[in-house]
Amino acid sequence: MLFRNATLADGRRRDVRVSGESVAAVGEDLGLGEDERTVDATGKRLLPGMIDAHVHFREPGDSHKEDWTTGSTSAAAGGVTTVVDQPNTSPPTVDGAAFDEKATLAAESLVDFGLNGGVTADWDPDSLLDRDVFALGEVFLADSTGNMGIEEPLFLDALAEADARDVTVTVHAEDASLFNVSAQERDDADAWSAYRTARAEAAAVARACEVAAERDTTIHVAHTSTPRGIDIAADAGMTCEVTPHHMYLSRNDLRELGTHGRMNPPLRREKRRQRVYDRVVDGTVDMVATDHAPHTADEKDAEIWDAPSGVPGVETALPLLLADARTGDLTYERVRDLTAANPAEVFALPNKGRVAEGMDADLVLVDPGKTHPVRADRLHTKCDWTPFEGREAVFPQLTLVRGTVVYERDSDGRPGGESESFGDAVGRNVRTAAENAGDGRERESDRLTRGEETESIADLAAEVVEERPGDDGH
Ligand SMILES: NC(=O)N[C@@H](CC(=O)O)C(=O)O
Ligand SMILES: [Zn+2]
Ligand SMILES: [Zn+2]
Repeated sequence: MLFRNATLADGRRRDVRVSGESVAAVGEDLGLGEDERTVDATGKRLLPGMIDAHVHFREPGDSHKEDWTTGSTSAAAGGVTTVVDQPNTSPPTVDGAAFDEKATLAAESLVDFGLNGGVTADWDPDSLLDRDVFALGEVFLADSTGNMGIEEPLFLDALAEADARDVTVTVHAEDASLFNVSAQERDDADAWSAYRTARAEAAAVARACEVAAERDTTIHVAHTSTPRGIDIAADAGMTCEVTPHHMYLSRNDLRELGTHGRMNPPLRREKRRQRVYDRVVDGTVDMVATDHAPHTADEKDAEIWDAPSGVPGVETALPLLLADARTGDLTYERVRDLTAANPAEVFALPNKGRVAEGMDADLVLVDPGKTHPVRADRLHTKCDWTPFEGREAVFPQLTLVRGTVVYERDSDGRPGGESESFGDAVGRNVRTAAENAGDGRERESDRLTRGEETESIADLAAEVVEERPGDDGH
């Protein structure tokens, strides 16, 4: 496949050749090969697919909210080529058996994936870390969906286990002892934001960074929602992510969103939102991750203290950022760094995150000249609603995962319209895949633990992929 005359994130106009699973060449006037499909990319941007380091695809246990097929279809249509699934499923992903069960389900994924391991009083680090775990986390320092909140001693155990195996720890940092209990007397949607205070986040980020630094290790702070939380993490030499909802929504939006706008950490005041956005622009924030946390509209239609926490976002993140690149609020290079290059670096995915010769051909083609409003009924998540309804966004026209087209629509067709088609479930565990590719990256844990059992999970996943009925789209 040959993309002709594409504009890359840095503004260079180049032809890009894809061969097999990789980018074979990036150059000027690459000649057309025999039987090669050509895509005229004149006036279009060709970007590395987004690596979304934080999604909740809900399997096993809550597949009425999302499953690997709907979640990864939504990802593909949103230009996300790798997702990292979080462990608060049922059962929680806290031991080897639960990991294996999830790995089998994830073989239905259209996009590449990482599977995180969780930390609870019941976890079994030995069997869990014997598997191809992407990272430990999100470690819940306060309760969120799934009630997996833990106390500090267990967090310290997790840091030690992860350090010994050279695995990253990601942290949901809120300190429940600093929640504002007087807000519990209110019953409006804004009460959730008043309750889970900005201070509770800042304090938990500070403490988590402090204990990590004392142990000479690093953590990645999930979904920082406050300027202070971001600055503390950055100053401590740790990495952090920001969600699209904390970039684009504030407490002002709760009047319209109502209880649908409840999530952890919650929406903040407009002033804080702006200062969070500034830190995304200036590079203090390492990456955008969606915390895609689907719950059905029915479930969200409850009293504020009963509604589940979380909002969907995997399909709208890159399109919303690209709308900002179009207007100049963000540069395309920043978008590339936030969505691809930085997550690839932070989480050690050496073959992903950039459009360059030899890299995985995880690619997204977009026409910056065409925006479409976000509409819930055009999205592919099972939860059927979005907090970004009506916002203008730049949706992908073509998404490739390691050289395979997983999403495509006519340049004149609209997102969610007739001309859309989807590819097969080609997704692979990125930890397993990197090792199979023999790229020389060897983690400590590989030498210690790779054995027959892990091998057989990979084989099983490959078999399930092969067994899927033809490529009849979606
Ligand atoms: N963010 C949320 O409000 N909810 C997430 C859990 C989490 O990330 O804390 C969920 O799984 O629903
Ligand atoms: Zn969380
Ligand atoms: Zn989460």
